[in-house]
Amino acid sequence: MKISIYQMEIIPGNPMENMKKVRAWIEKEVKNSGPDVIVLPEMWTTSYTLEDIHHYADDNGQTIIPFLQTMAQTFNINIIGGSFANKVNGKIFNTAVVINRQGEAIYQYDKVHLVPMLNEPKYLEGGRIVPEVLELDGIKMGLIICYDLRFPEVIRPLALEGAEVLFIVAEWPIERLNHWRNIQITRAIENQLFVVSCNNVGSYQSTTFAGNSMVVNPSGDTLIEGSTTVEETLYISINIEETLEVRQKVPVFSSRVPNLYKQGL
Ligand SMILES: NC(=O)CCC(=O)C(=O)O
Repeated sequence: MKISIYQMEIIPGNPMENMKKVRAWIEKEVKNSGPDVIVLPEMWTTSYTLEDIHHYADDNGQTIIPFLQTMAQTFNINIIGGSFANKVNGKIFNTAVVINRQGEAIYQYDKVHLVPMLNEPKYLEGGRIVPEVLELDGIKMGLIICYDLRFPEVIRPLALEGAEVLFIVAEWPIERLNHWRNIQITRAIENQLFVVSCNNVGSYQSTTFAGNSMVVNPSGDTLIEGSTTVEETLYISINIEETLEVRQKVPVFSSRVPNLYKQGL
């Protein structure tokens, strides 16, 4: 699976300009690398302009989703479409979307865990359905949004249901860069899957974002990592079969004793 990650510098509060940037990046990346999957960051249309988010949010994804569908169909690519501020019945969700090569929006997820450190609970509504397994080109995968990374409770079930890749779309601040890097490696090792993350760079108000988008293999080796400050593209081809090899060598899943584990905690 060939993956291109857009470690983007998002223009705060300017969905139209960000869409132009993304279109130009996709066109270039398709020509340069011909990826199977492209990945965009969290809230890539607006960044964290939460005080004015009612103004910038997309109504029911009516602009962003068709835009990504057109990109997917035109360029024959799968799109992990980052997330965007999505207004539904007057409430704003942080919504991630996945589009397949045929241009079908096959998955949508509203961020469940809202980030107190970024004031999300004040401005956004949390989703009520945890991430579910999705499939692109016959490969099972999961998709979470940024802060969700801290909650192994929602990631383990994805691995148990067959996910071999975990995508993370993020706007993770630099002050917790060590958490960002180390938790990704931990999730890859404990769930024996590839972790593929797309973070942004740049700043909004007093928050500077960390970059350091990563691809980690199921053994916990970092295969590629972005810089901390520069907008850039990370391109990599991963061999999904490595997941099976690691799972056979260290058979964590068959060593589990679920009947002893506390449920609902
Ligand atoms: N955008 C986010 O979800 C940031 C998460 C974060 O700052 C953290 O977990 O720390």
